[in-house]
Amino acid sequence: MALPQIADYLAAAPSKVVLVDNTSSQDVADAYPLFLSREISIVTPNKKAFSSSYKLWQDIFTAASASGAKVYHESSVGAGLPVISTLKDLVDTGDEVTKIEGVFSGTMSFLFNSFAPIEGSGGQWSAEVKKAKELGYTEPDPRDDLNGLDVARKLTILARLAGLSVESPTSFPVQSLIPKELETVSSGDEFLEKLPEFDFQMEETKSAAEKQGKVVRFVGSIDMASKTVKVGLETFDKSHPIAALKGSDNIISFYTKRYGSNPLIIQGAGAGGDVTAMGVTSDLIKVLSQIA
Ligand SMILES: NC(=O)C1=CN([C@@H]2O[C@H](COP(=O)(O)OP(=O)(O)OC[C@H]3O[C@@H](n4cnc5c(N)ncnc54)[C@H](OP(=O)(O)O)[C@@H]3O)[C@@H](O)[C@H]2O)C=CC1
Ligand SMILES: N[C@@H](CC=O)C(=O)O
Repeated sequence: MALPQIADYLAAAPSKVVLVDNTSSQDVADAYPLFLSREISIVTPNKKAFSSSYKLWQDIFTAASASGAKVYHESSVGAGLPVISTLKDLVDTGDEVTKIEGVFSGTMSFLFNSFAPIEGSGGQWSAEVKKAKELGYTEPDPRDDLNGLDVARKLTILARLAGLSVESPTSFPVQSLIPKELETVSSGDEFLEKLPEFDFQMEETKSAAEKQGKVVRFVGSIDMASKTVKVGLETFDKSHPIAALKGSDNIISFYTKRYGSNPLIIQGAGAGGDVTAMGVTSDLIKVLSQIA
């Protein structure tokens, strides 16, 4: 069924309806203003609606406030972690966010924690990428994680909620870990097949950090004063909390006027089926209690 037909079908339901979008589809995301204008509420972990053009962001929230339909997307950042609700609570209660920084990808966290651990030698880069996909941490196409765009999308969402009108996830510097030679391969499967040939590139990055007694990690930050958003690799002392993360853990620090120099920190699994399902289900329960 085409999306406008789905909107017609749901709008004709005898009571209020919630659309749960568990895809990563841009087409479905682009139809949110249509669904919302038809009084269909939305619950989703799909980042694309909230991190594509700023116009789509505005259209979504304009349509929701006009119709009264609800839009909840907690698991679009940090899976089941209470990242979006916390940021909204900070802003709604009059706090001023000055900086947000940390590890925002379960996949990247898992990859670097297992490929470049603080103790021991770590696994082979391409084998860890395959494992991350098998564990359900990656996007449907793992290149969407490795090119930095997944983290860039999350930072776009958080920056917008904190008050920065970021135009798109490609309007600030984003470091890609896709080898140049594989930028044009046609499918995610072909990419995974060819990736072992380029493991030496990540090995070089890891060795360069090791020579300084450090480890490399994939991080992001939003600086509200300078309106700067950036995503990429940085090196950390082995004693740094970011270096010591385990599994697919995210760590997200909110620096605000109210919290002063000790940030409010959220940490825990940032990807995986169970925690993402929890984030989606808890949003659904909230929406159902509001529209009943
Ligand atoms: N995995 C995780 O840890 C997290 C995921 N998310 C988000 O959750 C969403 C889903 O991720 P994940 O479950 O891992 O991905 P999967 O690839 O496992 O699932 C996506 C599903 O969406 C279906 N789908 C895609 N496009 C359409 C469409 N146009 N209409 C109907 N169905 C469609 C796919 O069907 P088919 O295979 O037939 O194409 C597939 O069943 C993504 O937006 C992701 O960013 C958010 C937080 C954490
Ligand atoms: N691919 C994403 C899934 C959650 O958003 C990640 O690894 O963090």
